[in-house]
Amino acid sequence: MKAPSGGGGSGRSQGGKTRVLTAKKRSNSSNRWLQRQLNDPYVKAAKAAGWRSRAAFKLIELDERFNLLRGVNRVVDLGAAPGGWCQVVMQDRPRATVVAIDLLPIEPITGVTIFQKDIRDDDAEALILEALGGTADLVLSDMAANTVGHQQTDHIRTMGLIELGLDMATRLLRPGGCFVAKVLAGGGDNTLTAALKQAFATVKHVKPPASRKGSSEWYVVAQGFKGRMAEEVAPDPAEGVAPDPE
Ligand SMILES: C[S@@+](CC[C@H](N)C(=O)[O-])C[C@H]1O[C@@H](n2cnc3c(N)ncnc32)[C@H](O)[C@@H]1O
Repeated sequence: MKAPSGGGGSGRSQGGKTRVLTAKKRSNSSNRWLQRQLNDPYVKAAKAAGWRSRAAFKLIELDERFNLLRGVNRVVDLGAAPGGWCQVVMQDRPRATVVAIDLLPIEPITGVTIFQKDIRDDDAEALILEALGGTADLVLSDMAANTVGHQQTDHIRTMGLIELGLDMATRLLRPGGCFVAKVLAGGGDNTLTAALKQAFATVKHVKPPASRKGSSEWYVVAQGFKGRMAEEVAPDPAEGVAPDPE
């Protein structure tokens, strides 16, 4: 799972200045994270159920509400480590083709093609498409940027990843397909929502119960992909050229 906020790195940017966290502050922050993990019923339930992450419950809850997994055959999971969402998909749709990508390694999951890669890598999209063997019914993105402890910077970085995820989804999805992504409350949301509404028939913002109350994390569920916009499709070179007079 994502590192606890404030738990990593010795230096962090604050209002343009860099301050170095003392070992004591770092350890307090890790202790708070550990305490929260120990008290979190979702962490205990995930362990008991064999899910690799408590995040698995977020997808289960979203699926209960939106029937995301019904009938899906091809699924892409962007930012998939340690693999909780992939497990949920495979349990529900054992014959589905699932392609997972993450910067971090993911222990093998039967039926899931895993790429340890940055989604920004030039070859990422082609590799996903090839492994998928066709367009996707569902693109999931639980990606979150590594936090640096500066709220605005963290927000911008994660929103950048979400936009990349959406951009990729519009090329991977079949018409009618669905995109689910973690988003953060705050500035920049309107632009994203507008782009989503342009590309999908319905767009809902939801906070599943498993999402921590204090976090700014929400999820968008965008259903009914309208297909690639005409202007995005490469122009036909023959178009506009007058036919040769016979
Ligand atoms: C919250 S975790 C995903 C948890 C996952 N849904 C699960 O159920 O186990 C977010 C993941 O996004 C990944 N990530 C962040 N930036 C990425 C990038 N540029 N390319 C690929 N993965 C990325 C992180 O490495 C991290 O593992």
